[in-house]
Parts: sequence; C-alpha cells; structure tokens
Amino acid sequence: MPAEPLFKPGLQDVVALETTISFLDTESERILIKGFDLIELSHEVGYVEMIHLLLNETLPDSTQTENVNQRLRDANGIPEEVWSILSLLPKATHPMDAQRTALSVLSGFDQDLNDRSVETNVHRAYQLLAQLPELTANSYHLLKGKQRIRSDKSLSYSANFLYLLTGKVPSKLEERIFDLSLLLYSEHELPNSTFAARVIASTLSDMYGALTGAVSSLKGQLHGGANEAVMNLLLEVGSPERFVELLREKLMNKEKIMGFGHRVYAKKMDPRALIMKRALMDLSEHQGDDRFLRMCEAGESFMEKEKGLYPNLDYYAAPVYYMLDIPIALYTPIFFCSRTAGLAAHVIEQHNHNRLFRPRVHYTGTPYSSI
Ligand SMILES: CC(=O)SCCNC(=O)CCNC(=O)[C@H](O)C(C)(C)COP(=O)(O)OP(=O)(O)OC[C@H]1O[C@@H](n2cnc3c(N)ncnc32)[C@H](O)[C@@H]1OP(=O)(O)O
Ligand SMILES: O=C([O-])CC(=O)C(=O)O
Repeated sequence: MPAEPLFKPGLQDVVALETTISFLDTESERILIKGFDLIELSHEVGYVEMIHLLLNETLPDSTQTENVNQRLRDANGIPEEVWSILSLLPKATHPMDAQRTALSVLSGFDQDLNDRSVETNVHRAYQLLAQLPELTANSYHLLKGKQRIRSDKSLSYSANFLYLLTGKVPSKLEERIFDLSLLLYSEHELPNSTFAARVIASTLSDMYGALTGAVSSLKGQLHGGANEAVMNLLLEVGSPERFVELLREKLMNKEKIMGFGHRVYAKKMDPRALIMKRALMDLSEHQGDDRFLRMCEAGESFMEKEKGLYPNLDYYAAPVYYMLDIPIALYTPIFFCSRTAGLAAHVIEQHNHNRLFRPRVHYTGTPYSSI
C-alpha cells in the first residue's frame, strides 16, 4: 500500500514554496524581509525604501530613494476610461470590489501585457504602486457621489496618499504614522492573498490577474477585511467596560473576535501590532483623546485572559486609521495598496522560477459503484 499522502486542513504549517522574499522566523521572533527584520526596518526606513527593497533587492541609498520617488511621481496617469467605468458602478459597491474592477480594467491598457520579464514586471509594479492611491481613494469618492481629488506632487508618497483619502494635507505626525502603517502592511511571507496571487501567477497569467485574485482574498474578514470589522466593533460601544462586555457576549455566542489570533503567531502578539499600538498612543496623546486606546487595551487584556489570544496588526491599525480620519470602508483597500509591493515581488519570483501549483485531494465522497 502506498503511504497515506499528507493532508493538513488549511495547509497549516505546510511549506508550499521556496522564496527569497520573506520569512516569519517564529524561533528568533523576526519577520525577515530580504534578510532584514521588519520591526527594525520600521524604526529606520519608510515605505518608499521598502518598495525599493522588495523590488530591487537592496535597501536604497538617498539617491536611489529619490529615484524611487521620482519614478512614482512620473508614472503614467490613470486613463479616463477607467474613471468612466468606475463611475458606472452601483453606489453600494464595496471599495475593495471597486479596486478589483479598476485593476482588472488597467490590464487592457498595458501594451506589454504578455511580457513577464523581470524588468517589465518591475516597471509594471512601480506603475501600479503610483496609480493605486488615486485609484483607491477616488473610486471611493465617486461611489459617494463626490469629486475626484488630484494628487499633490509636492507631497511625499504617503502624505499624498493620505491627502487623497481625506482631502486634508496631513500633519508631520499623521504622515509618519500613515507611512509606518504602509510599511508594516507591505509584506508578510505567505498569507492567503499572496498564496492566491502565486497560484494564479503559476499558470503564467499576468500580474493584473494575480493581483485581482489577491484583492478578493484580502477582502475576507479572516484576512485583510478584519481591520474594517474591528473598527465597526469598536464603534458599537463607547467605553472599555462595554467593549469587554461585547467581546464576552460574542465569545459566548461562539463568534470570532476580529483583530485577534493569527495562523503563524498563534499564541503570541503579532510584533507589528505592538508598533501600531505605539502609534495609537502617539496619536491619542496628540489629539487629547484616548477613548479607542483604552478600549483596545481593555479588549487586549480580556482576550489574553479569556482565550489566550493576542492582537494582530489589524486590531491596532483600525483605530489608528479612524483617528487619521480615513473612511472605514477604505481600511482594507489601503492594506492592499501597501501589500502590492510585496505581492508584486512574489508574482515576479513566481514567474521567474515557475512550477504550476496543482495539489491533490483526499477524496471523502461516495466510493465507486457501477452505473
Ligand atoms: C493582517 C491579517 O490578515 S491578520 C488576520 C486577521 N484576521 C482576523 O483578525 C480574524 C480573526 N481571527 C481568526 O479568525 C483566526 O485567528 C485566523 C483566521 C487569523 C487564524 O485562524 P486559524 O489558524 O485557522 O485558527 P482557528 O480559526 O482554527 O482557531 C483556533 C482556535 O482558536 C479560536 N480562535 C482563533 N481566533 C479567534 C478569534 N479571533 N476569536 C475567537 N476565537 C478565536 C478558534 O475558535 C479555535 O478554537 P477551537 O479550537 O476551540 O475551535
Ligand atoms: O500572514 C497572514 O496570514 C496574514 C497577515 O498577517 C498579513 O497578511 O499581513
């Protein structure tokens, strides 16, 4: 008899591929990205440097950082046809679905669509990273029946992104914190969305196809959609005591609490969540309003005691985005914009070292019987 093939529900702990991009090294408690620790990077560099690291292999010097900024500023604008299509979407469309539609439409404007060389894919990634902030923010404004906001090229990448989302030029503190959130969201080994993108890319489908698949994956509440869900939970109640009561009720009803738990960190806090918690502390102090901080802290200690579960990045990113005045429905689309840097690196790696993904199943259906 052949040995029973290995089956792990949810592919837990299964190694699905080799990569040089990133690794959650739980033993040394590091999030390794191209040999650097993401948390250490978060103290030293910003999102634009992270883009360079993910797409060009090394941390940039100041000239290279300026080149990346220039490349992002000089990228092609968004074709008018894309806005026309977005303006036809039903008003109830979720911004993640608008983002997915926009990405899909952009593929038709790529004259080198069938070119999957590293050079063209890197160029494509820069184009998308340049276009996504406007595309994401303005698809939302259009759905709300508002005017599009034009990029302000005198601002940094992150300040401009935040300006497009809120219509207000951010303060230095707001810019720094938003940039930090983009950096923390930029890459995280092989979550569901990255796996989805790589599975799609492994058929030699193009980057747009792989990324639209990743948007769909990220939308779900068990993944990126959790940041939006966390904020809605916090807004259901107004005090730490009532928040804990709400969590208790949900646990009694066997509901999952969004923003807690993680397949890889499992019984430890996501190291990125701690950095976002500090950002929430800074914002709370600056705005003289610690309501969400106190609620989140109460929820964190309750969940630790009650379930031995810890916050993931989405738990603290949600109130941070709320205090930055960002519409809640845009939290997950922002996560996708940031993650495009990592996703693009994965698609490039997949195209460059490809083997089609085609696993097998453990059949539990009716045994054979003749007709
Ligand atoms: C940036 C990110 O995308 S991070 C992930 C964001 N997602 C969330 O915050 C959603 C809430 N969290 C979860 O649903 C899960 O923790 C996941 C999906 C992240 C990981 O799930 P898995 O590794 O499959 O763990 P699984 O769902 O099997 O949970 C294991 C046990 O812990 C419990 N558990 C895990 N997370 C939670 C939670 N957030 N609330 C309540 N219970 C939970 C499960 O009910 C299960 O209990 P049981 O063994 O008694 O049935
Ligand atoms: O790693 C995961 O499974 C989910 C996650 O935290 C991320 O994508 O940032």
